[in-house]
Amino acid sequence: MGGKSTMIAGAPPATPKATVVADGNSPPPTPPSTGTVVAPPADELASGGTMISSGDAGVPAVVPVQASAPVATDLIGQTLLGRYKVIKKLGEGGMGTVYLGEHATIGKTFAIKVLSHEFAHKDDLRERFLQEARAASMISQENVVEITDFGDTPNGSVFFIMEFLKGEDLSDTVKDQGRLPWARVQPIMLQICRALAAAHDAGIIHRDMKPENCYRIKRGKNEDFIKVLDFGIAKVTSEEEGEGKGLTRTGMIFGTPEYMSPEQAQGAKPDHRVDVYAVGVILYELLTGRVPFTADTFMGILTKHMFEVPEAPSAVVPDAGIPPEVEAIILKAMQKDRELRFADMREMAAAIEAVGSGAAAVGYVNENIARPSTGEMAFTGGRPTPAPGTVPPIAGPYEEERKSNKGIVIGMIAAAALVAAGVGAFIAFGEDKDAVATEDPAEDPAAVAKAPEVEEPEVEEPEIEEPEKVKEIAVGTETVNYHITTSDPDGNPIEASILDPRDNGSYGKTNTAEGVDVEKSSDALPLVLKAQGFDPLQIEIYPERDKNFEYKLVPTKKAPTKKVSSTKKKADTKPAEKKVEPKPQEETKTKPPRRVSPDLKDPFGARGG
Ligand SMILES: Nc1ncnc2c1ncn2[C@@H]1O[C@H](COP(=O)(O)OP(=O)(O)OP(=O)(O)O)[C@@H](O)[C@H]1O
Repeated sequence: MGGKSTMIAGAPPATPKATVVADGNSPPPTPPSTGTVVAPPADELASGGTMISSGDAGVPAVVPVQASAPVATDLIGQTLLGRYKVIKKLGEGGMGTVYLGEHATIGKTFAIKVLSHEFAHKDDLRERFLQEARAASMISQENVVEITDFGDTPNGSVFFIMEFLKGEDLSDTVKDQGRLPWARVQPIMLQICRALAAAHDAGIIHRDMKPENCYRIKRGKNEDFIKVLDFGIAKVTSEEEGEGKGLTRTGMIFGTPEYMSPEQAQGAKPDHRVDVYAVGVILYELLTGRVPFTADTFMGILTKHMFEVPEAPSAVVPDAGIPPEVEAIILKAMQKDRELRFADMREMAAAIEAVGSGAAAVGYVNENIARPSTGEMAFTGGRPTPAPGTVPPIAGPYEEERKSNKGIVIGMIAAAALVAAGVGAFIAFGEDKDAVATEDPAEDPAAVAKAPEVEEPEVEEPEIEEPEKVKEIAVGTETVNYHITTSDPDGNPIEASILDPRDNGSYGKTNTAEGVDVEKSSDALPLVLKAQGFDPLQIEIYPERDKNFEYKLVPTKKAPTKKVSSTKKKADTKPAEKKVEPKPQEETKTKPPRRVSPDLKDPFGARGG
């Protein structure tokens, strides 16, 4: 829809914003600057993070693949399944063509999405296509496009039948009308939240939420009735528990860069909070008229999602009168650490609904991002810079990329490897997180920290060394091995303890030959690197495979005498953020019974129930 469409292997991008699918078998194409990305599992790209420096020599057989325009095997005039007459073409996406259809008996119009014939013989793409139908049909909610049937075309492809939507997508709305006022955006966003809440209830994560996938139709007097569609890369959680089973595996990168959460960009196991993030981006875009992060390349955008804090919407459009509570909602939804986002769509909907009711703004955390360094990559200041002789994580300007497809592949790999190596996603917490916008200064560590200092006699604060307890890993637990190297800013090795901040257990020390073992998991593991005389460094990693890391520790600033403020102390010992949420005003509506037109067979009866 709009300017962004799915693209599969083979040809130049049709639009500046398009889906890219990586399958590992095709030659590297020139990717569009933006669009949906499906990239390979991290471990197919690199192991141990070495791929970053492999440059042009070590390009693995995994490349982004693009779509050609679907083959126009004309179905117009034909009748599918003996009842759906194909009337005319409505549009084309990366996976196939959408036609207007009419039911032969009842005369009702439908949209028919047909998988492009060139992909029809590829089992995985065929299955992915049908998954869109299956996933959407499992969700019974008025704001989710209704899918009612599917079948084979006479020429061996597949199609599904969905309700015909007369309207336009939200991307076109913003293109035509510019940014929208909050009063109009609020009900639109509530509908999107409700659609996704229902999807999540059904165990489906959309993963590609963007304005293009929110269709605006007229229903009664409501000109802004929303239908969420395009569950083409949705993840059906219950189906894909097993590694390698189903259509997606942990480590695959799915989504459209402009709307992609940091964990999605890393190829980490997604959960419903990737949709929370994307909805935050959509809200940002509807109100400001632009997405928070743009760049000339996929990787430029993804890197910003991982490392940059979005510019406050009120700073982007100061004259738009965006309520501070709305800004807080956007920034909370877009927290890089998913734990800090709204827990689910209902919570987000409640906050959206509460705007203007006098409820206080939601709390969010100003995340300062600590970029790690590795043998291959050193990060300085605000932007990553490659170590000498290595490939930069962000490919150069688009024109530069166009000169060499390989460069793009490497850029892609570098970033995915960045991710694979766990390099790309280190988010420092603790002192770097200043809670803002919480309603109660007494409960708000940041507010407390900013409170006027109480003058007290200056005292030297003694450093208390707590004995470390060894982290116990149960016998039989699968582990991965980390070699973590720490040094001071001049590169001198500094030994640090590797601690789990949740229980202060110690995994061991940095700079050892044997490294440390941590429990293997696809979930984020917080760690603190602590050395005397240096600021503790909090990081978050995804312990999915053995990896090597390097960090520079920052010496603790030593004031000649330390002023201890009771209020400041309180701030330091409290968690970074105290969530203060408005009370939900109204629970998201309960699911209506599943809708299947009585005259049509229910193709997914067994699943949809
Ligand atoms: N249910 C529908 N009713 C009316 N028109 C539709 C419907 N679904 C899709 N279309 C039209 O068909 C076009 C192609 O849709 P499709 O979902 O295949 O591609 P897309 O969303 O543009 O791209 P991609 O699938 O690559 O993300 C859309 O741009 C839209 O104009």
